[in-house]
Parts: sequence; structure tokens; C-alpha cells
Amino acid sequence: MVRFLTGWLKDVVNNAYSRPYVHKIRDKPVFSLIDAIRKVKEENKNPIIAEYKRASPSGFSADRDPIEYAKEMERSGAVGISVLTEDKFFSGSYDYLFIISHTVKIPVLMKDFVVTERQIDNAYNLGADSILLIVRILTERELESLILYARSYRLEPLVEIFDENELEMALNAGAKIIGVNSRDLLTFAIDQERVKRVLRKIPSNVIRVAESGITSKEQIEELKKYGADAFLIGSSLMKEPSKIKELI
Ligand SMILES: O=P(O)(O)OC[C@@H](O)[C@@H](O)c1c[nH]c2ccccc12
Repeated sequence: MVRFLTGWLKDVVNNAYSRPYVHKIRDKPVFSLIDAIRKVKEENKNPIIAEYKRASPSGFSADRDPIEYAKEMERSGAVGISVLTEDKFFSGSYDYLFIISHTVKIPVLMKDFVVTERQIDNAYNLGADSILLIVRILTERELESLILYARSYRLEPLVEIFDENELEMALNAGAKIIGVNSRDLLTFAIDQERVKRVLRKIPSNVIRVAESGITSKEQIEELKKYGADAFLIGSSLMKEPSKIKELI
């Protein structure tokens, strides 16, 4: 059983349980997101995971060709691409994941509300190199077992947390790459101060990702002071893809 959920989070998780199994056979290698982040850092560039997101329940919407977008992000030096596959609230699809993972040669992350092993089977078969696991919607046991299940495919999951309690859960479950979301999933409010506070509590052997609400180079430089190794950016790049050059 998942934790007690309310509002749209309850609906999005219910929907996740009934996602179909995708009949595809993976035909590409797995690229490590962690290795890619380390490499970009060594080159003294900012590791940016660019997100392909067409809509979100917070009101965002953008129409952009997935192939053009992914190619431009790769050409500009993005460390990876995150692709929304959630269909009901984010207008994502498994097709976008398949197209993008077969267009670029950088790691691709499946961004969804993962609660079942079948969703991880789909991620692997469609060509993803990592998946997101959101601590807020999982029990400790589910988190642990989904991490191990993803690893059985050599997909190292990005574990998303909100606060110190969730950080403890992520660390107990053995997460190697943790993302702190500045956006509260229920209220959509952005809080970068919370992100800074939580980031500095993450041990430095874990890869630390700052997620959401990032629009400027100054913000990135500030987040780096608190230990951020990488940055997950959606809305501002979907609106203006060329902006990635100044952020890197
Ligand atoms: O568009 P932004 O503010 O740059 O945020 C990107 C990403 O962090 C955000 O889409 C996100 C973070 N965690 C999520 C969980 C589910 C869906 C979406 C998300």
C-alpha cells in the first residue's frame, strides 16, 4: 500500500497502477547518468538535465518537437534528458521516451510517478537509462524494492525528496543519486531555501540534484555553494531552449 495521498497526487498514482505493459525489446546500451554528471563536472561545466515536459498540473504548457528539442539539448552539452511519460496530468507519453532515447546518445531519464515494477520494465524496454522514484508517493519498503528492481536492469534511479525526513528514507534505502525538488507536489509552491537547507545535509558521496524552478545562471551558482552537483530544468528550457548555453 502506498502512503496516504490526497488531491491530484492520489489520482496520478491510481492512474500509474493501470499503465499498460509496452511490448518492446531494448536495443541500446545503458548510459550511466552518474558517470555523465561526474564527467561534465570535471570539465568545469554545469551538469544540466534538460526536461521534455509539455504540460504540468501547475498550469505550465509548451508545444515543442521532441526530436528537435532533444537534439538541441545534446548539441549544447546537456548531461542528460528527462522525459515526462505521465499522460494524464503532464501530457507525456511512452512514445516521447522511445523517440528521444533513440535520438540522443546521452543518458535519458523516465520521469513518471513510478509505483510498479511494470513501469520500470517499460522504462528499460523503451530505452531509458534512469528513472525517477518519488519518495512522497512510496512506502520505505516500496522505495527499497523499486530501487533494487531498477538496478537489476542497471538503471540507477534518481530518488526525489522534499525534506529531511524523506532524505533519511532515501539514504536508508541506499540511493546513490538524490534530487531535492523545490516544488511542493501538492501546493506547487517553489521554495529554494528549503532546497539549500536539505542539499547541504546530503553526504558528498551521493550525487545531489537540484530540481525545479531554475531559470538563471546565478541560481545555479548559488545552489552549487550548497553542494548541488547537477540541475534538473524543465519549464524555462521548454520555453526557450537556447537558454541552455548560458546556463552550462
Ligand atoms: O519545470 P521546472 O520547474 O524546471 O521543473 C523540472 C522538474 O524538476 C519538474 O518537472 C519535476 C520535479 N519532480 C517532478 C515529479 C513529477 C513530475 C515533474 C517533476
